[in-house]
Amino acid sequence: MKVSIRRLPNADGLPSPAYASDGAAGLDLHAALPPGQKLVLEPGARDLVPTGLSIALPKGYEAQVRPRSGLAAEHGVTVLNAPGTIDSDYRGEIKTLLINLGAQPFEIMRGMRIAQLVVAPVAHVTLVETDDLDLTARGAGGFGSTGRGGDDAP
Ligand SMILES: O=c1ccn([C@H]2C[C@H](O)[C@@H](COP(=O)(O)OP(=O)(O)OP(=O)(O)O)O2)c(=O)[nH]1
Ligand SMILES: [Mg+2]
Repeated sequence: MKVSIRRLPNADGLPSPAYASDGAAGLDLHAALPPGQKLVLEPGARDLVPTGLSIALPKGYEAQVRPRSGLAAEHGVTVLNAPGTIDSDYRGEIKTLLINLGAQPFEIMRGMRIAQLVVAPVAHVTLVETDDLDLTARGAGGFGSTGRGGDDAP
């Protein structure tokens, strides 16, 4: 499927978002910080990091801004609102809201791969109000109800 993206001036010279392997689910997104500028995320701090890209998703699709597991595992850096939602009618710059949950300051340099973008189909539904939802074996059980009384208790 072809999807139009627009490269903004702050993405000049940066690699295009790309799948890092044949089967990768996400397109890696690069930090489009101003040249020569780095961003230091102190422990506990969050910041919006530009990607220099706008996208025109077809109706019926969304894009999710997801963390990179390497950054999370090695540095505690993740996407605060994961998965970030890019609406199909959004034409502004895609930004990534990063938070440093690690113990050390984390430096973000221009061009660094900071997150990944997963394009996925999304259902748009028509809600129909009723007092009569169909019955199921689970019923209202949730939040661990299937583990109680047994098998995965600590
Ligand atoms: O990680 C993100 C999340 C959102 N957005 C952009 C695209 C999205 O279409 C728009 C709105 O996002 P969302 O619906 O999550 O935010 P909101 O707080 O509900 O704002 P709005 O009232 O603009 O919908 O912001 C990003 O660039 N990055
Ligand atoms: Mg919204």
